[in-house]
Amino acid sequence: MGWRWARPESARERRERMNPTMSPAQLRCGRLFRRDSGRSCMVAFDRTLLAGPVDHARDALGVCAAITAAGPDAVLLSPGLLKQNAALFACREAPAAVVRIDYPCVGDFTLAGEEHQRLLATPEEAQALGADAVVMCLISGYADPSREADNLARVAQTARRCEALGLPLIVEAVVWGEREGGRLDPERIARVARIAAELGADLVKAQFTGEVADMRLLAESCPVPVLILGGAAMGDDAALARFTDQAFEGGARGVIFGRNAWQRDDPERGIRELVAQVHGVGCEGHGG
Ligand SMILES: O=C(CO)COP(=O)(O)O
Repeated sequence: MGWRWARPESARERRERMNPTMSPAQLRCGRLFRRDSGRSCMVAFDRTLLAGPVDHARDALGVCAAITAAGPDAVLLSPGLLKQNAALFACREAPAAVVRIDYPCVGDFTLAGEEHQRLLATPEEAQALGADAVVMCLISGYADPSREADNLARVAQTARRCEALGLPLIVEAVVWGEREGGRLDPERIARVARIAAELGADLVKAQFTGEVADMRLLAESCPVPVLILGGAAMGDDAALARFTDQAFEGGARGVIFGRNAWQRDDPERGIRELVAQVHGVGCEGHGG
């Protein structure tokens, strides 16, 4: 039974798949995407790094086990949680391990009102923990512009180190600084995503406004695949499914959802449903 595509392959996807000059980081990036759908379904369980044991996340190990059992393509987590849960990632069927290597203090996470970002691990250290890719933020709009300049430089330096290792770098490019009034301004979202790609991100994690046209602007103006973030739990699976579908209609290549994936009574079931939706299981022509 050969592979069949859930939808027609775009020229860009075909180019990416057939690219004979693919770099090692691109090769490893490709492993985060399913060939049949061309998409990636990642679950982010890194919020507790920033916010502590929030609702439905008290049992760190239990939630990690439920997430990995549900079969997403990758799980984003802190260096500590990967270290403590390495066994969950140690088989062929396991999701890829994506490690957050920064501590972004902006928006809800500011400590004493001060915005900053610190690195938690180098790409080499993350790789030594078993990371298949790393994530860090690029934040637009710090109250202190020098913090923004430092963040830009840190992303660029990290991108160069990741290239040397062949390790994919996912940049979470967001408009979350105090100086930016509009977190959901589509032009600003597209701008910071483009800058992340120009600095060397292999994939961009970005905020979706909910409007297909905004997603189109974001996806078309970003030269690397864009995955959307989830934000606060909607508590409404039909609304979440619509949000996700609209992002795909606008050109998103995947999701990295946190609370919308695991902040629920049965995270394993919820994530299984999300995985099925992202990959179009049940769609005509899926799976061969
Ligand atoms: O907090 C996150 C940072 O990766 C992602 O999780 P949420 O989707 O819950 O916002």
